[in-house]
Amino acid sequence: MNVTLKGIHKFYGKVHANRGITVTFRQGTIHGILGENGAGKSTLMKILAGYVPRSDGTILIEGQPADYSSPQEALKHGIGMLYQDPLDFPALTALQNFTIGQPSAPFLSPEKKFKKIFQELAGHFNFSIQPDSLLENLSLGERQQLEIIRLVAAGAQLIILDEPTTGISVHQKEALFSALKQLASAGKTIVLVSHKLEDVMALCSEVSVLRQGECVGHMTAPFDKETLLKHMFGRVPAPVSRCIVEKGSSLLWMEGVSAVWKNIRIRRCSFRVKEGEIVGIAGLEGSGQAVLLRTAAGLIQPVEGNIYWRREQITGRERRFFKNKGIFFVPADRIQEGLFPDLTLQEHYALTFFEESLIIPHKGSKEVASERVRTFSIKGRESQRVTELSGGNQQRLMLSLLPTDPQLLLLEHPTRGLDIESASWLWKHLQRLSSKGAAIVFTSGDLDEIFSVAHRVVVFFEGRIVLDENVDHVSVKDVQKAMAGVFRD
Ligand SMILES: Nc1ncnc2c1ncn2[C@@H]1O[C@H](COP(=O)(O)OP(=O)(O)OP(=O)(O)O)[C@@H](O)[C@H]1O
Repeated sequence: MNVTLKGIHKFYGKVHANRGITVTFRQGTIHGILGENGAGKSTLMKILAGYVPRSDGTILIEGQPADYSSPQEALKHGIGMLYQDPLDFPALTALQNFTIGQPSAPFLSPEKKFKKIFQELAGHFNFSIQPDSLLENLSLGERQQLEIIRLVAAGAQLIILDEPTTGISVHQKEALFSALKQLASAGKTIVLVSHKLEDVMALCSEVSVLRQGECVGHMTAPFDKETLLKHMFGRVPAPVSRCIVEKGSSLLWMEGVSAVWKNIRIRRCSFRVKEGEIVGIAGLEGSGQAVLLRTAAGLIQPVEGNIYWRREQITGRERRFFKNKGIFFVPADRIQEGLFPDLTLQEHYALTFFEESLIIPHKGSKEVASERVRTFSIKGRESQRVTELSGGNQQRLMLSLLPTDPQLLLLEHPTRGLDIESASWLWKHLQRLSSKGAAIVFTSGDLDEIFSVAHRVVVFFEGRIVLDENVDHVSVKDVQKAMAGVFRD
């Protein structure tokens, strides 16, 4: 299906998010949309998907104007979208979510029929999802897989993916890429919004770059990374490099810890982090990284083993105790776990930095809010609700809620959704905290990120720590092997 967006404008109140954008998506191609945080990419895609109305402009399908005003109607026109945070129903099973919105399929209609289609499609794309799993137990990557097969089964001819590779495992990314290539060669049109130039360069045959709501360039493959960066930012952002920090004394020590969260178990894990250290955690999604971070944050209790903080035994203490020690956690899933979607930025700062009470303590929060919004370059006003921020700016908000003097930061995919320049800004910020003695432990699906900023790399495989080394003593290949369960002597 060939689709053209012509002269698209979008105003959110005074914000002019799309300023007359024209772009054509051709049948059988994968078309990349690039741009810095807040450039207007998601807005344009949501307009195409019928999720938000445009203020002006035309959508042409095979040259004919198409009018639709909801995602359901867009899907009837063959256009489906997979969102950064999939819009699914956590309390239902994967199969129940799959059946929702299928043509001629009332909810919970002949289960067998849909189970068969589900299994065939999942098998066709080599996806790991199971129909009877509860959605709330699925990883982000698995929820994406579910959404892709749901859209394909519902007859989508053009599929939009907004930042699909952040927060998913290397293995899931490979499965996703192969599925997208299969879909394009079967004649579907794929539109990929991404901050990862490597992904765009590996997959796309055409690219359009947005900046401040305008389309500033169209390019065709082969792409040159520097030219893409210059189009996105006006210059090539400087890469981050590892900082050298004098390692201090031991902060957190987990000794033989076993714990379970969302059906994922860690078994007898021993892990130590010192003042000023930056530790990157790698592993296939669901291998235990998420459990380790939440256990270290006091959000879940170990079923065996002990946790020490500066030699004090703190096993079994409640989260507040960990918080008072200066231990903070940032989850990957900002909407479900990290933020309150319907609260404003100012309300988030009020809840974070002021006296805990039954009502939101507004007093004084306005000053904190404007200072944080400025420092973290959040594109948004203090009075805006979280849902009104772009994905990258939601990520900045979550990070701006951390205190200025933490002792230990536990971060799940901290650069998720950030553009290259913002990611490098964030790492410089975290490195400043580490130079003041804070320890940073983070998960990442991007081994290049781990190798460029971490001092140590820890690898999880099936709930166990199978590698824990100084990054200078291992190669990317060693880490990849460990992630796949191939251990060194
Ligand atoms: N529902 C909304 N209400 C008000 N303003 C909004 C809303 N959604 C987006 N915006 C604003 O529109 C602008 C463009 O946002 P958009 O989400 O399209 O950017 P983006 O390029 O997708 O960014 P990112 O890379 O961070 O996801 C931003 O200034 C954002 O704050």
